[in-house]
Amino acid sequence: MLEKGMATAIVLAAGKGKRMGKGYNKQYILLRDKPIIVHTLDIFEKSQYINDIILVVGKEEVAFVKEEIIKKYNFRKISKVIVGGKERQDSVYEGLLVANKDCETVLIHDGARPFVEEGMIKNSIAMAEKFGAAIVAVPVKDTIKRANYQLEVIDTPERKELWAVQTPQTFQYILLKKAHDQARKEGILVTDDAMMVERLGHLVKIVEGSYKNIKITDPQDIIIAEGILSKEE
Ligand SMILES: Nc1ccn([C@@H]2O[C@H](COP(=O)(O)OP(=O)(O)OP(=O)(O)O)[C@@H](O)[C@H]2O)c(=O)n1
Ligand SMILES: C[C@](O)(CO)[C@H](O)COP(=O)(O)O
Repeated sequence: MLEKGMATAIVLAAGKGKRMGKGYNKQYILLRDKPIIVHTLDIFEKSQYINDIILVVGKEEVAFVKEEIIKKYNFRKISKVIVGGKERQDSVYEGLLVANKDCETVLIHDGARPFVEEGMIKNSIAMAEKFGAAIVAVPVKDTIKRANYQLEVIDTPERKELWAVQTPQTFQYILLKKAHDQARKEGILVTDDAMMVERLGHLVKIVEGSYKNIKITDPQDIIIAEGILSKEE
């Protein structure tokens, strides 16, 4: 039974933003008048399904974040600000290590996805409580080809079976921690958390996301994000 205010969100903001090319962490780029990470945190702060936020940031950013983000914008659900790791999955792991001991359901969310919606949070938690793992995704619109390094097409996967994966990715805490421990033992590098759970042979369910739930990765995405915000006005 989906209980309100009982899940922990681990919000990931410890990357370098290399593809954005600004020379600093893209989380602090202003969208309208607020840093990207503030837009993202606002959603979880206001969510009736989240009672604890763990914010994962860069090593040099902790003091700045505490003063210029948490205090300035009065985020009250952020229980911990911790330093991330080399890879995204290391940052997730650092968050898992400090999660509250009675945390049952944990959402992993990219701080660079400021357009996540309450409905995705609610549906992800409900699905993860029932099946153990749930990820937000949208059907692929383009035809996708698999190619080799010589850019020769290998095959064309069936488009109706393909989904573009987003975050939040939501799990029963024990399952995700077990998956991370196993991946670290094997030295496996992944691009999302669900991959580690799949490697355990555990079912992962898809929850419908939104094409607006973009990950702000390179300069073009800032233009798209500004467009999304202007439509919301
Ligand atoms: N070691 C890392 C790497 C990434 N992230 C976070 O994971 C999310 C998705 O990662 P990505 O979009 O790749 O961000 P960056 O790693 O900053 O981007 P780039 O690869 O261009 O440097 C981001 O919110 C990013 O801050 C993180 O917390 N810790
Ligand atoms: C987790 C993710 O957002 C799902 O699409 C994506 O894999 C993150 O990739 P990144 O290279 O760490 O941004």
